[in-house]
Parts: sequence; structure tokens; C-alpha cells
Amino acid sequence: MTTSSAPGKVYLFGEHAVVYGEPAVPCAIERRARVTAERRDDELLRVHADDLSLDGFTVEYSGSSESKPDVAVSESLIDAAMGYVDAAVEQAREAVAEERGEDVSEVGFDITIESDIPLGAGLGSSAAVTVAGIDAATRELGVELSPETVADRAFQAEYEVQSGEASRADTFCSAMGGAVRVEGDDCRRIEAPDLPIVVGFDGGAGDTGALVAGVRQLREEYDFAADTIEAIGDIVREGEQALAEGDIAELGRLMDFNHGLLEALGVSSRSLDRMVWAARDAGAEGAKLTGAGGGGCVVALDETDETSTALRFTPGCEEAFRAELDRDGVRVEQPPSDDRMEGA
Ligand SMILES: Nc1ncnc2c1ncn2[C@@H]1O[C@H](COP(=O)(O)OP(=O)(O)OP(=O)(O)O)[C@@H](O)[C@H]1O
Ligand SMILES: C[C@@](O)(CCO)CC(=O)[O-]
Ligand SMILES: [Mg+2]
Repeated sequence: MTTSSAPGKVYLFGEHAVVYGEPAVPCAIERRARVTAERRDDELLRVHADDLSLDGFTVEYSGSSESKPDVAVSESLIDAAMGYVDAAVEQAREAVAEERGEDVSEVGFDITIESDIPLGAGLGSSAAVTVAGIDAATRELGVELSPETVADRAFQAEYEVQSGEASRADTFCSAMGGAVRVEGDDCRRIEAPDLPIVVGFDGGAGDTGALVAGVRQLREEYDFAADTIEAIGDIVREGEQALAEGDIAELGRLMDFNHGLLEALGVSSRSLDRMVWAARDAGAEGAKLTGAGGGGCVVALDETDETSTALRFTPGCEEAFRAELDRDGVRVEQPPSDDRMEGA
């Protein structure tokens, strides 16, 4: 049995624009998805996901069409849930075949997923599950991949599941940890001071594919939308400098600007805007939505507790928490004890 974990992330700058080749700077945060993989004697995949509905559920199948959930949950929830796990296991099998020249296409796994990253909320839960899943399943078969290779394979998995609407940013950040800079295929870790990150969560989720498609359409229709995306790239380049200098006030100003442009591209929402304004009113250095938008999370910078307190009293905000920058990317964990694995 092998357990790996990988962190979620917030975007300081550059989501959406990164899909069109502009740079972006996501930062890993100390909220993780943990995936446990145990090799089976048959070719089945048995997936136990604790956090997908109130009670979680277990699905056993040999191909996604044969799903047999143990509780009544909608087909679409299962498909949505299994897409990333399936793709991660497939990438792990391919990686083992490549590293060892061994055909493991018929090897099955018991997979257990536990996560403290809300789903579809802009904190990169899909990337964290995919990264941790590839790492756990390859290690379970005796193959140790570099974090860079895990990142690359996790990107291929996300790219497939999201029908080509994915940049390398989320998966690279989750695999490497810390602050990263992604521009097309050029992915690197960058230096960053400890940042006073505060996250506000409206309890909702956005549809990443639909939001990316909406921006793509605007960009094709209007030159000024294409210019807006380029302007986000300019903000990211300024932001990198501010990050290198540890200039938190400047980072905040640029985050505010970045949020305005995302809002213009139609990916914010009333509750995200409300949380952004609550953070600014509370004295945050800056605030913006993070990830695909539509609903989910905002990220603000504030050394004091004022922003989290204000967010907790903001209508529509369900949860507010401080998030430390996580300098660790994907890593091996102790497998959960037997009683926690029960039902898996
Ligand atoms: N705990 C979990 N267990 C199983 N699957 C999960 C879990 N967390 C996330 N996933 C998978 O990731 C999907 C959500 O990914 P999506 O890309 O829509 O949102 P996100 O990654 O949280 O946000 P963003 O991409 O905007 O940062 C879920 O539908 C599910 O397939
Ligand atoms: C909206 C987007 O830029 C970030 C989602 O977390 C999509 C992507 O980069 O794949
Ligand atoms: Mg995602």
C-alpha cells in the first residue's frame, strides 16, 4: 500500500491568460489531497472517495462504463469523479511500462482519496488528486518518478479529461510545490517570501471547461478581449518582480488589477466580487478570484486577521482561512491506519 499527497494552489496572477501562452504564477498552499494505491490481484479499479458527497462513496469497475457505486449517487458525479482517477492510473501504467518495459495494463488497484481541498473551487483539487494518484500508483509498482515527470504526466491526464482546455500551471505547481512560473511548456520554480495568504470560499464551484470556453469565445470575437488577456500577461511580469523583491503592497495592487481584468472577461461572480471587496475594505493589500472562477475561492494578502474576520461576516462567504505557502510538492505519506481504510 502506498500513499502520496500533493498540495492545492492559489493563483497570485495569470489564470485563464495562461491558457493562451501568457505567463502565470500559482503558489502551492498547505491543503492536500492524499491518494492511497494498493495493487490488486485482478485488473479492477476500486475507488473510494471520501469527500465527493457527504458520506463519500466507493466505486468498483474495470472500465468507466461499468461503474457500480455503493451508494445512490448520480451517474454524472461518478463520471466527473472517476475521470481524473482513471487518467492518473492510465498515466501510471504507461510510466511503469516506459521505465521498466513491463506491460502492467492489466494491473488493478484499490484507490482511496482523501482531500482537504474543496472541489471545483479554484484551489486545484483536480491537479492535486491527479498528481498524488500518479505518484502513489507508480510507487506501488516499484517505480519512482521525478516530480517533473509526475507533473508532465499529470498535465497529460488533465489535458485529456478537460478536452484540451488545460495549461501546465496547476499540475506543475502541485507536483513541485512553492511558487512557480508557467509560460506555455516553460515551467519553473521561483523564489517567494512567505506570503500572508487568506482564502475566502463561497461554498460553490465553477465549471472550468465552460469558463475557459467562454473566455476563448470573447477573445475570438473582440480584439479588446485579446488585449485584456495580454494585459494580464503584463501584470504577471510586473508581479514576478514584486515577488522577487518581497514587495507585498505592490503584489496586492497588481492582484486587484488582475481581478478587474478577470471580471471584465466574465469569470467572476457576485459572491466572488463581494468577498474581494470585503477583503479590500478590511485592509487587505489586494484580493482577486483564484482559478477558473464562476464561484469558489478568492485569495487576498493580509498580515493581520482583519481580512479573515471580515470574510467570515460576509454574506455568501462560507469559510475563510489562512493558507501557508507549501514549499513541498508531491510527497510520500504514511498510509492511513486500517480502520480509516475500512470500506476501501
Ligand atoms: N477528493 C476528491 N476525490 C475524488 N475526486 C476529486 C477530489 N477532488 C477533486 N476531484 C476531481 O476533480 C474535479 C474538480 O476539478 P476542477 O478542475 O473542476 O476543479 P478544481 O481543480 O478544484 O479547481 P481549479 O481547476 O479551478 O483550480 C472533481 O469533479 C473530481 O473529478
Ligand atoms: C482557468 C485555468 O487557467 C486555471 C484553472 O485552475 C485553466 C488552466 O490553466 O488549465
Ligand atoms: Mg482543476
